[in-house]
Amino acid sequence: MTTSANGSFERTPLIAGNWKMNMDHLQAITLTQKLAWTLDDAKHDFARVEVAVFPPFTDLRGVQTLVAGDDLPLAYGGQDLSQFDSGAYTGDISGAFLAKLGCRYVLVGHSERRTVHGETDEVLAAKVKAAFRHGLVPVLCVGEGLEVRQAGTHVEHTLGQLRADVEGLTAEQATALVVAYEPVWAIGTGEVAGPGDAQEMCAAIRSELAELFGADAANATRLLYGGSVKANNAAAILAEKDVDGVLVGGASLDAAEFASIVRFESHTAA
Ligand SMILES: O=C(CO)COP(=O)(O)O
Repeated sequence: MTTSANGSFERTPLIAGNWKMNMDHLQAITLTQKLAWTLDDAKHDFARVEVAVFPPFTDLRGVQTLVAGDDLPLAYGGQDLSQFDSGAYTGDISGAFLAKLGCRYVLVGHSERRTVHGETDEVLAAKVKAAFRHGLVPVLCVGEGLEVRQAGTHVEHTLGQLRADVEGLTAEQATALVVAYEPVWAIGTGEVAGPGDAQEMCAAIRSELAELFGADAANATRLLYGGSVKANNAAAILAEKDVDGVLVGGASLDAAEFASIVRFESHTAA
Protein backbone atom coordinates (compact mmCIF):
# COMPACT_ATOMS: atom_id res chain seq x y z
CA MET A 1 0.00 0.00 0.00
CA THR A 2 1.25 3.47 -0.79
CA THR A 3 -0.02 6.78 0.44
CA SER A 4 -2.00 8.57 -2.21
CA ALA A 5 -2.19 12.31 -2.50
CA ASN A 6 -5.91 11.93 -1.90
CA GLY A 7 -5.66 12.59 1.81
CA SER A 8 -3.72 11.05 4.63
CA PHE A 9 -5.16 7.55 4.29
CA GLU A 10 -3.37 4.77 2.53
CA ARG A 11 -5.30 3.86 -0.56
CA THR A 12 -3.48 2.54 -3.60
CA PRO A 13 -4.94 4.33 -6.62
CA LEU A 14 -6.57 2.04 -9.19
CA ILE A 15 -6.87 2.79 -12.88
CA ALA A 16 -9.25 0.30 -14.43
CA GLY A 17 -10.22 -0.32 -18.04
CA ASN A 18 -13.63 -1.83 -18.79
CA TRP A 19 -13.44 -3.12 -22.36
CA LYS A 20 -17.17 -3.95 -22.36
CA MET A 21 -18.13 -6.14 -25.39
CA ASN A 22 -15.09 -5.13 -27.43
CA MET A 23 -11.95 -7.02 -28.45
CA ASP A 24 -11.96 -10.69 -29.44
CA HIS A 25 -9.40 -13.00 -27.85
CA LEU A 26 -6.73 -12.18 -30.43
CA GLN A 27 -7.24 -8.41 -30.21
CA ALA A 28 -7.13 -8.76 -26.43
CA ILE A 29 -3.58 -10.15 -26.59
CA THR A 30 -2.40 -7.28 -28.78
CA LEU A 31 -4.01 -4.65 -26.56
CA THR A 32 -2.65 -6.17 -23.35
CA GLN A 33 0.85 -6.43 -24.84
CA LYS A 34 0.76 -2.83 -26.08
CA LEU A 35 -0.45 -1.58 -22.72
CA ALA A 36 2.25 -3.51 -20.86
CA TRP A 37 4.99 -2.22 -23.21
CA THR A 38 3.80 1.37 -23.00
CA LEU A 39 3.70 1.32 -19.21
CA ASP A 40 7.04 -0.46 -19.04
CA ASP A 41 8.61 2.17 -21.34
CA ALA A 42 7.22 4.84 -19.03
CA LYS A 43 8.76 2.95 -16.06
CA HIS A 44 5.37 2.75 -14.44
CA ASP A 45 5.45 1.69 -10.80
CA PHE A 46 2.54 -0.73 -10.45
CA ALA A 47 2.94 -0.92 -6.67
CA ARG A 48 2.20 2.78 -6.47
CA VAL A 49 -0.68 2.93 -8.95
CA GLU A 50 -2.47 -0.31 -9.70
CA VAL A 51 -3.68 -0.99 -13.24
CA ALA A 52 -6.46 -3.45 -14.05
CA VAL A 53 -8.29 -4.46 -17.21
CA PHE A 54 -11.73 -6.02 -17.55
CA PRO A 55 -11.85 -7.96 -20.84
CA PRO A 56 -14.78 -10.05 -22.06
CA PHE A 57 -14.94 -13.57 -20.57
CA THR A 58 -13.69 -15.19 -23.79
CA ASP A 59 -10.45 -13.15 -23.55
CA LEU A 60 -9.58 -13.95 -19.97
CA ARG A 61 -7.66 -17.18 -20.62
CA GLY A 62 -5.48 -15.43 -23.21
CA VAL A 63 -4.85 -12.47 -20.92
CA GLN A 64 -3.99 -14.83 -18.07
CA THR A 65 -1.50 -16.75 -20.21
CA LEU A 66 0.19 -13.54 -21.32
CA VAL A 67 0.28 -11.97 -17.85
CA ALA A 68 1.61 -15.16 -16.27
CA GLY A 69 4.04 -15.98 -19.11
CA ASP A 70 5.58 -12.51 -19.25
CA ASP A 71 5.20 -11.90 -15.51
CA LEU A 72 3.27 -8.69 -16.15
CA PRO A 73 2.23 -6.69 -13.11
CA LEU A 74 -1.23 -6.05 -14.60
CA ALA A 75 -4.37 -7.07 -12.72
CA TYR A 76 -7.48 -8.24 -14.55
CA GLY A 77 -11.03 -9.23 -13.82
CA GLY A 78 -14.39 -10.28 -15.22
CA GLN A 79 -17.14 -7.86 -16.16
CA ASP A 80 -19.80 -9.81 -14.25
CA LEU A 81 -20.25 -13.04 -12.28
CA SER A 82 -23.13 -15.27 -11.26
CA GLN A 83 -24.59 -14.99 -7.79
CA PHE A 84 -24.50 -18.81 -7.77
CA ASP A 85 -21.44 -21.02 -7.48
CA SER A 86 -22.29 -23.74 -10.01
CA GLY A 87 -25.21 -25.60 -11.54
CA ALA A 88 -27.97 -25.17 -14.09
CA TYR A 89 -27.47 -21.49 -14.93
CA THR A 90 -26.95 -21.46 -18.68
CA GLY A 91 -24.76 -18.65 -19.90
CA ASP A 92 -23.60 -17.59 -16.46
CA ILE A 93 -20.04 -17.56 -15.17
CA SER A 94 -19.11 -18.60 -11.65
CA GLY A 95 -16.77 -16.53 -9.52
CA ALA A 96 -14.91 -19.81 -8.95
CA PHE A 97 -14.00 -19.89 -12.66
CA LEU A 98 -12.79 -16.29 -12.58
CA ALA A 99 -10.67 -16.93 -9.52
CA LYS A 100 -9.15 -19.98 -11.20
CA LEU A 101 -8.20 -17.78 -14.17
CA GLY A 102 -6.25 -15.50 -11.85
CA CYS A 103 -8.77 -12.66 -11.77
CA ARG A 104 -8.23 -10.27 -8.88
CA TYR A 105 -11.39 -8.24 -9.51
CA VAL A 106 -14.89 -8.50 -10.89
CA LEU A 107 -17.29 -5.73 -11.91
CA VAL A 108 -20.68 -5.94 -10.23
CA GLY A 109 -23.74 -3.89 -11.11
CA HIS A 110 -22.41 -1.94 -14.04
CA SER A 111 -25.25 0.28 -15.28
CA GLU A 112 -25.37 -1.76 -18.50
CA ARG A 113 -26.08 -4.86 -16.40
CA ARG A 114 -28.71 -2.98 -14.42
CA THR A 115 -30.45 -1.56 -17.48
CA VAL A 116 -29.92 -4.05 -20.34
CA HIS A 117 -30.10 -7.15 -18.11
CA GLY A 118 -32.47 -5.83 -15.46
CA GLU A 119 -30.24 -6.78 -12.55
CA THR A 120 -31.84 -5.71 -9.29
CA ASP A 121 -30.14 -4.60 -6.09
CA GLU A 122 -31.15 -7.92 -4.54
CA VAL A 123 -29.29 -9.84 -7.24
CA LEU A 124 -26.35 -7.47 -7.03
CA ALA A 125 -26.03 -7.87 -3.26
CA ALA A 126 -25.85 -11.63 -3.87
CA LYS A 127 -23.21 -11.09 -6.58
CA VAL A 128 -21.08 -8.96 -4.26
CA LYS A 129 -21.17 -11.75 -1.69
CA ALA A 130 -20.39 -14.37 -4.36
CA ALA A 131 -17.31 -12.37 -5.37
CA PHE A 132 -15.99 -12.34 -1.81
CA ARG A 133 -16.83 -16.03 -1.41
CA HIS A 134 -14.46 -16.79 -4.29
CA GLY A 135 -11.69 -14.45 -3.18
CA LEU A 136 -12.44 -11.79 -5.82
CA VAL A 137 -12.62 -8.07 -5.08
CA PRO A 138 -15.92 -6.69 -6.32
CA VAL A 139 -15.83 -3.35 -8.11
CA LEU A 140 -19.38 -2.31 -7.33
CA CYS A 141 -20.78 0.23 -9.81
CA VAL A 142 -23.44 2.71 -8.71
CA GLY A 143 -24.79 5.90 -10.21
CA GLU A 144 -27.87 7.79 -11.29
CA GLY A 145 -29.55 8.33 -14.64
CA LEU A 146 -30.17 11.71 -16.23
CA GLU A 147 -33.70 12.18 -14.88
CA VAL A 148 -32.54 11.60 -11.33
CA ARG A 149 -29.66 14.02 -11.80
CA GLN A 150 -32.01 16.64 -13.17
CA ALA A 151 -34.38 16.14 -10.25
CA GLY A 152 -31.43 16.76 -7.91
CA THR A 153 -31.85 13.48 -6.02
CA HIS A 154 -28.67 11.86 -7.35
CA VAL A 155 -26.90 11.51 -3.99
CA GLU A 156 -29.89 9.91 -2.30
CA HIS A 157 -30.46 7.61 -5.28
CA THR A 158 -26.85 6.45 -5.52
CA LEU A 159 -26.51 5.91 -1.77
CA GLY A 160 -29.71 3.86 -1.90
CA GLN A 161 -28.10 1.54 -4.48
CA LEU A 162 -24.95 1.36 -2.38
CA ARG A 163 -26.78 0.48 0.84
CA ALA A 164 -28.79 -2.25 -0.87
CA ASP A 165 -25.79 -3.77 -2.68
CA VAL A 166 -23.41 -3.91 0.32
CA GLU A 167 -26.03 -5.33 2.65
CA GLY A 168 -24.66 -8.01 4.93
CA LEU A 169 -20.96 -7.36 4.28
CA THR A 170 -18.45 -7.31 7.11
CA ALA A 171 -16.23 -4.30 7.85
CA GLU A 172 -13.29 -6.34 6.60
CA GLN A 173 -15.01 -6.92 3.28
CA ALA A 174 -15.95 -3.24 3.05
CA THR A 175 -12.27 -2.40 3.47
CA ALA A 176 -11.36 -4.47 0.41
CA LEU A 177 -14.35 -3.35 -1.66
CA VAL A 178 -13.96 -0.94 -4.58
CA VAL A 179 -16.93 1.29 -5.46
CA ALA A 180 -17.16 2.99 -8.84
CA TYR A 181 -19.45 5.99 -9.18
CA GLU A 182 -20.63 6.01 -12.78
CA PRO A 183 -23.40 8.47 -13.55
CA VAL A 184 -25.33 6.81 -16.38
CA TRP A 185 -25.70 10.10 -18.28
CA ALA A 186 -21.91 10.38 -18.50
CA ILE A 187 -21.24 6.86 -19.83
CA GLY A 188 -20.22 6.75 -23.48
CA THR A 189 -21.77 10.15 -24.09
CA GLY A 190 -18.73 12.40 -23.98
CA GLU A 191 -20.57 14.18 -21.18
CA VAL A 192 -18.19 14.00 -18.24
CA ALA A 193 -19.23 14.80 -14.68
CA GLY A 194 -17.20 17.71 -13.38
CA PRO A 195 -14.45 16.94 -10.86
CA GLY A 196 -16.67 18.63 -8.26
CA ASP A 197 -19.55 16.26 -9.07
CA ALA A 198 -17.26 13.25 -8.78
CA GLN A 199 -15.88 14.49 -5.46
CA GLU A 200 -19.36 15.31 -4.08
CA MET A 201 -20.57 11.77 -4.72
CA CYS A 202 -17.39 10.01 -3.62
CA ALA A 203 -17.41 11.96 -0.34
CA ALA A 204 -21.07 11.02 0.18
CA ILE A 205 -20.29 7.35 -0.55
CA ARG A 206 -17.39 7.39 1.90
CA SER A 207 -19.45 8.87 4.69
CA GLU A 208 -22.24 6.37 4.03
CA LEU A 209 -19.69 3.54 4.24
CA ALA A 210 -18.39 5.05 7.49
CA GLU A 211 -21.89 4.90 8.93
CA LEU A 212 -22.38 1.33 7.81
CA PHE A 213 -18.95 -0.15 8.52
CA GLY A 214 -17.01 2.37 10.62
CA ALA A 215 -14.53 5.07 9.69
CA ASP A 216 -11.52 2.78 9.37
CA ALA A 217 -13.19 0.60 6.76
CA ALA A 218 -14.54 3.62 4.87
CA ASN A 219 -11.15 5.28 4.79
CA ALA A 220 -9.67 2.17 3.20
CA THR A 221 -12.37 1.60 0.55
CA ARG A 222 -11.24 2.75 -2.86
CA LEU A 223 -13.67 4.91 -4.78
CA LEU A 224 -13.45 5.34 -8.55
CA TYR A 225 -15.17 7.68 -10.97
CA GLY A 226 -16.31 6.43 -14.39
CA GLY A 227 -18.03 8.09 -17.35
CA SER A 228 -16.30 9.51 -20.44
CA VAL A 229 -12.89 9.63 -18.76
CA LYS A 230 -10.22 10.48 -21.35
CA ALA A 231 -6.57 11.51 -21.22
CA ASN A 232 -7.61 15.16 -21.46
CA ASN A 233 -9.98 15.20 -18.46
CA ALA A 234 -8.55 12.54 -16.14
CA ALA A 235 -6.05 14.66 -14.24
CA ALA A 236 -8.64 17.05 -12.76
CA ILE A 237 -10.90 14.19 -11.64
CA LEU A 238 -8.00 12.21 -10.16
CA ALA A 239 -6.86 15.24 -8.17
CA GLU A 240 -10.06 15.15 -6.07
CA LYS A 241 -9.57 14.05 -2.49
CA ASP A 242 -12.04 11.16 -2.34
CA VAL A 243 -11.46 9.90 -5.88
CA ASP A 244 -8.94 7.03 -5.77
CA GLY A 245 -8.97 6.15 -9.43
CA VAL A 246 -11.06 5.87 -12.56
CA LEU A 247 -13.04 3.21 -14.42
CA VAL A 248 -12.44 3.91 -18.08
CA GLY A 249 -14.60 2.53 -20.91
CA GLY A 250 -13.93 3.66 -24.49
CA ALA A 251 -10.54 5.23 -23.80
CA SER A 252 -9.23 1.95 -22.33
CA LEU A 253 -9.39 0.37 -25.80
CA ASP A 254 -6.49 2.57 -26.91
CA ALA A 255 -3.29 1.49 -25.13
CA ALA A 256 -1.56 4.87 -25.50
CA GLU A 257 -4.54 6.86 -24.22
CA PHE A 258 -5.19 4.48 -21.32
CA ALA A 259 -1.50 4.53 -20.38
CA SER A 260 -1.51 8.29 -20.30
CA ILE A 261 -4.46 8.25 -17.87
CA VAL A 262 -2.38 5.90 -15.69
CA ARG A 263 0.50 8.35 -15.84
CA PHE A 264 -1.69 11.26 -14.67
CA GLU A 265 -2.54 9.30 -11.54
CA SER A 266 1.12 8.43 -11.05
CA HIS A 267 1.96 12.12 -11.02
CA THR A 268 -0.94 12.97 -8.71
CA ALA A 269 0.05 10.19 -6.33
CA ALA A 270 3.76 11.07 -6.41
O1 LIG B 1 -19.02 2.60 -18.29
C1 LIG B 1 -17.89 3.02 -18.24
C2 LIG B 1 -16.81 2.24 -17.59
O2 LIG B 1 -17.32 1.15 -16.91
C3 LIG B 1 -17.53 4.33 -18.83
O3 LIG B 1 -17.52 4.19 -20.20
P1 LIG B 1 -16.95 5.39 -21.11
O4 LIG B 1 -15.60 5.74 -20.53
O5 LIG B 1 -16.87 4.84 -22.49
O6 LIG B 1 -17.92 6.53 -20.95
